[in-house]
Amino acid sequence: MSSPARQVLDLLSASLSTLEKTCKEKGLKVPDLHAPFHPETEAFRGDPTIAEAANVISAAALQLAAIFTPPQVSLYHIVGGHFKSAALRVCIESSVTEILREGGPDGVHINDIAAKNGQDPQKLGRFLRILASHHVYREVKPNVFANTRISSMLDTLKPSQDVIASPETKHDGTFGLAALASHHLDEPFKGSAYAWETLADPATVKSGEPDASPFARAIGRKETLWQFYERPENAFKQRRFNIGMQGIQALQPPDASLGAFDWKGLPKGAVVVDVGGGVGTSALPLARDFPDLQIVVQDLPALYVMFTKLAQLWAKEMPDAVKSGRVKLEAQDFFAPQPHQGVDVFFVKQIMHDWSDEYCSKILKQLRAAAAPKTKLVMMESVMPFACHDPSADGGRGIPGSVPREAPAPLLANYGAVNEMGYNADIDMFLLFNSQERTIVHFDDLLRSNGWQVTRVNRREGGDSTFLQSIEAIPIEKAGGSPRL
Ligand SMILES: C[S@@+](CC[C@H](N)C(=O)[O-])C[C@H]1O[C@@H](n2cnc3c(N)ncnc32)[C@H](O)[C@@H]1O
Repeated sequence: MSSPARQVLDLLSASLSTLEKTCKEKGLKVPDLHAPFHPETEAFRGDPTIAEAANVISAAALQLAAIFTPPQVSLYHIVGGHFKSAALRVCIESSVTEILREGGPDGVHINDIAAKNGQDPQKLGRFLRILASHHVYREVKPNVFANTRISSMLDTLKPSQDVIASPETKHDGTFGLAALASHHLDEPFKGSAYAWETLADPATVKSGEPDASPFARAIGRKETLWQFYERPENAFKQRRFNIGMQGIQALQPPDASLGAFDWKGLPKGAVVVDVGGGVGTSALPLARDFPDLQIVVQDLPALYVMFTKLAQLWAKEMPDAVKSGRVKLEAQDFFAPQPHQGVDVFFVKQIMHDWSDEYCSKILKQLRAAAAPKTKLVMMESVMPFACHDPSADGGRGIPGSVPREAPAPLLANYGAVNEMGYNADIDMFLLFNSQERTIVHFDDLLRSNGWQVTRVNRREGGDSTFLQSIEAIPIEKAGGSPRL
């Protein structure tokens, strides 16, 4: 039996051969680390064989590094996470990526970067060097830096002099990743410094209140993130958050809701209620592809007042749907009793992760009280995988679809840090909202304790098998009239 390191290396080597062969056959290129990011540079990932091989190569490389790097250095990759975050924040806010783009592949000297953005050249050089050690930037010659494919993702693609002159508008009209990174390096970054203080305080350790988050502690006020954003002095941060969120939305397949459930199996005239449905982005493809469905999109009254736009969106996309009454837009608080009783489907997308268990329970109870035996609950959420190999990763509950695709052993089952984005989102939810992403076991327990039974998980093939999967549940039938809670 070969050593664990050799097994990992063999997996890496076999996957690289598969990747190179498939790329050659399909005329796809492996991206150059030093060339700027462009959607084209990631096109090779569109092929599922290549995407899987690339994931195994990356997971194997990281596992080999964990074996061979001195443990104190590996530890300090984590301990020093905020050192690198601080360095990157300086580079984003002082528009280094835009300046380097204009300098091209030969790079720009720190004195010339500093002459443009007004920073101290020596300090900038130190920030850039620690990031270059992680391939975020590249030190072409001593004190001369260029972008890599990674740093170019932070590019607003605007002239550097414009973003330096007008930092408040730098994210407007961009695709949102720089805005998202800038947000993550600000509000949750500040919150992260107070995670332990929040958990060391008996008053907040077990709290599920959104205004008892580490972020609230960091700003020194019992406030939710939304209340923080309502303050006039935080208008830029609110706009930046919204631009970043639109960027995330844009990464989702626009018709993700179509694959969430067997919609065509519903009877003619079936009623679907999109609970907390926002402006109806997910309901639109359903209304378009399934003209026999009656759809109700519910959200907070405030959203509906603000978004007369919403009616406009529907009028533009599907003029007859609202006029005919087939699609209804409705102001409804999901913590209040649900007016639509006995519908076919309650569709709940990206709501649970915003709330702690106690608040989710309130929502689920209202839906359960309005459910009939035929009612299905369809949730779209990230389902967090465990890091270990376990064929009964749903706790032996036998829920079809609940076990995600696992990386081959001895790699970590969840592909380790290659799939880190979901876990980042989970900690982010804790820091900002005191809420969380959940494993299938957690979802099942939460639903069960509120009168729902999970029947299956529908996973989209390819890409990230954790992000936005759908979970189907049915009401737990009661013995003698009331739910078995
Ligand atoms: C993350 S968004 C998800 C929107 C939509 N389901 C989607 O996936 O595109 C969360 C939504 O919950 C809504 N929301 C927050 N609190 C609510 C409440 N108490 N009642 C109804 N909707 C609420 C927000 O206005 C927002 O539209």
